Amino acid sequence: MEKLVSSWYNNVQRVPQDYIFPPEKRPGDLRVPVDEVIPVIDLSEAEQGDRTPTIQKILKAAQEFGFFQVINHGFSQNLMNESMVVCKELFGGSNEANKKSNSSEDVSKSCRVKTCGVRCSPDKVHLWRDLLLHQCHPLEKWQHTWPQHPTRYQECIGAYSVEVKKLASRILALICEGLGLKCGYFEDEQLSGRMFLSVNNYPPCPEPSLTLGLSKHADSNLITILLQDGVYGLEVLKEDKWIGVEPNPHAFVVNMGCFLQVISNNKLKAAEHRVVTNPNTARTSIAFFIASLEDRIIEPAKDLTNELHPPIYRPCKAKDFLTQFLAMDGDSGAVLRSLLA
Ligand SMILES: O=C(O)CCC(=O)C(=O)O
Ligand SMILES: [Fe+2]
Repeated sequence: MEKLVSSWYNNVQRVPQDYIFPPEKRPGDLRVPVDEVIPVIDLSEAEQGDRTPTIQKILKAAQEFGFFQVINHGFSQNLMNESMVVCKELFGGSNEANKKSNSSEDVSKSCRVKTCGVRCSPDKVHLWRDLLLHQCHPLEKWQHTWPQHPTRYQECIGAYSVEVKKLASRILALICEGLGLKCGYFEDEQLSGRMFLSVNNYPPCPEPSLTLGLSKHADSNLITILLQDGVYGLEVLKEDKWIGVEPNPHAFVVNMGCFLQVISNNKLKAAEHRVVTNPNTARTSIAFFIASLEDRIIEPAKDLTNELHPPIYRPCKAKDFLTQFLAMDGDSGAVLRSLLA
């Protein structure tokens, strides 16, 4: 088992060789890109009456950027703060006992805090990240398998999972309406019934220009709802330029996955993104992924295709998509191209 970055980063002044990306993949100059801003959408406006303006903003952002942030979403700020604190504690924080127990061989393999070995990165370079990844739906099936340290983890993240699932459904309902799909299209258990959560920890890095917390990728699911702490790191690729996602611990970042790009017949975009590191502060993020059951066929929605707008992609089972995705080292663009009709 590889040692967690959070357990040794403090002892090094240089990034170890196997964490250094090839020059063309390195973040290099780390000034925060400010050319464009990822749209921030106030969800309370849709609750107060006409949903149309909010839907239009969501669709536009999902088309142009594949990303947006939502504020005034109704999610309890206390629960957001508490979840972030609990997740930071997972990686030790000040508590070495937590860190050791969560990464020890005693913890069920599916719920162990681990680091990202070379297999996590298409470039065969290690990532400057530790993470915990687990399923969360149905809650009763998984909650007891989650880490027992910190002791509040299961309860707090259980509540978080329930609330973030509701938020995801609300956002998917707005997208559904915006695309002109029949009401409840995304509520199908086969299509959106696989949910998992990953807690990412990016420790401070002595040479952020050489390495990455997460290399360029698009998510291979339907939609992702991400909570970040106040530390910069997430960047989105748009027309060959990286755009920084402003850290806002009161907002959720929403991004479209490849399945939504296929279903929407390219109306919405699964944008590539990456995470850069910084020398001073650890960054934590909590990503909630809505994905499809393995046997669900993913294809352009029938209501969005006709003679004038033929399906751009061939139907493909969710599990075959994922197999391809892994075989192509997470190159979502290549997988999508291989599915062109
Ligand atoms: O940590 C982040 O901000 C992004 C995480 C991410 O992109 C992912 O887990 O797929
Ligand atoms: Fe991602």
